[in-house]
Amino acid sequence: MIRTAILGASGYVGGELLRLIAAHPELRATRLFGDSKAGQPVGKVHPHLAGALPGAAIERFEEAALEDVDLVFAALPHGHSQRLAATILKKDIPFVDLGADFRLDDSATYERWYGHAHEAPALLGSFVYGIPELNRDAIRSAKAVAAAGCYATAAILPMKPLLDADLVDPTSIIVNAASGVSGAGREAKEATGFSTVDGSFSAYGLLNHRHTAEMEMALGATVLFTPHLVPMTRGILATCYATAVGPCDPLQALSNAYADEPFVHVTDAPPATKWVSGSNGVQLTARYDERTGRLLVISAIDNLGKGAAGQMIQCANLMLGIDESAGLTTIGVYP
Ligand SMILES: NC(=O)C1=CN([C@@H]2O[C@H](COP(=O)(O)OP(=O)(O)OC[C@H]3O[C@@H](n4cnc5c(N)ncnc54)[C@H](OP(=O)(O)O)[C@@H]3O)[C@@H](O)[C@H]2O)C=CC1
Ligand SMILES: CC(=O)N[C@@H](CCC(=O)OP(=O)(O)O)C(=O)O
Repeated sequence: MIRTAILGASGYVGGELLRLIAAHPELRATRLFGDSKAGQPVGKVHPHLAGALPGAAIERFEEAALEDVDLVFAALPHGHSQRLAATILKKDIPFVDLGADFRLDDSATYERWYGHAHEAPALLGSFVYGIPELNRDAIRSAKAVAAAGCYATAAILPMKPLLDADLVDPTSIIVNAASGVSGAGREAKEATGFSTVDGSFSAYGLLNHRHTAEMEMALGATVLFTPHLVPMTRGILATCYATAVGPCDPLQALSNAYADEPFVHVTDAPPATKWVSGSNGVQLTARYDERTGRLLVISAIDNLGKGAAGQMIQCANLMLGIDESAGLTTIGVYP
């Protein structure tokens, strides 16, 4: 049994981690930390988990709790991991962080996109960027992983093999992605409230969404990214465009690149978010458009699955040397 602590256990990602860990053959969620919900039973904070974790409660974090765990997951609001990472790393406990705090590889880029100085720049180099399909071996030997952002995952997975195969101009990438509202977290906000999103479809973060930096870092390309909010609970659909270097077969290129990947499915049909809902799956398609000389590439993920908790568990499995797919599925909840 591998004992895990979850920082942010009372949030949406924390709840999804708990749901996945409940069905995991080796991981156990032994310490669950939150903030405003500290002291509350899990069954009250996450009623869908009442049967899975009877008697468990959300606690307030204290360093001494780290003595009892074999791995730490953090799904905290942006900025918190910068203050906690040194404590966790000092104890030499494997750490999978989902915040954006340690995803970028240099503090100047961080400051440019996040608008403030990084509080622990010396630790940036201690974290490996967490997308197993990109850097599985580095994750396997890492002590700390910064799991990728949800939009970034949805854009990087379809575009990376096409860039690596020199099929597209790296200065021409456009990513339009639409997310369900759970991507914004559990706290009620007007921007994601029912009456704001119901019956509406909107863009936000024009020219400055922070996931642009992650996409550019991982792809080694220039990206124009526009996120959108769509009235659904889970899912991200990313529609990406790039100028083709010449006529090519991007669907075949993606099929070749991901032939051995357990969670990536390349399909001729345009994928839908519902196909991957509740799973760690990624569904991709692509076309070369002879008329415009561009590639059209589409990906669907669950923002809470492959975009968050699923990816964290996939990374943890690798770090722990256990089956990478343990506790994870590509089977979506449909319809
Ligand atoms: N939602 C998504 O799809 C994705 C989210 N992420 C990132 O993951 C992280 C978590 O997201 P999400 O679960 O959606 O967010 P939520 O707002 O749903 O949850 C936030 C969690 O952090 C806890 N928390 C808040 N403030 C503090 C504090 N001062 N000290 C300790 N704990 C605190 C909350 O505790 P409490 O509720 O008890 O106050 C809660 O458990 C964020 O960084 C987010 O950007 C990344 C990819 C996808
Ligand atoms: C719909 C929605 O609001 N989505 C969030 C997704 C970003 C996120 O989760 O942030 P990190 O992955 O960088 O932590 C947003 O655009 O801010």
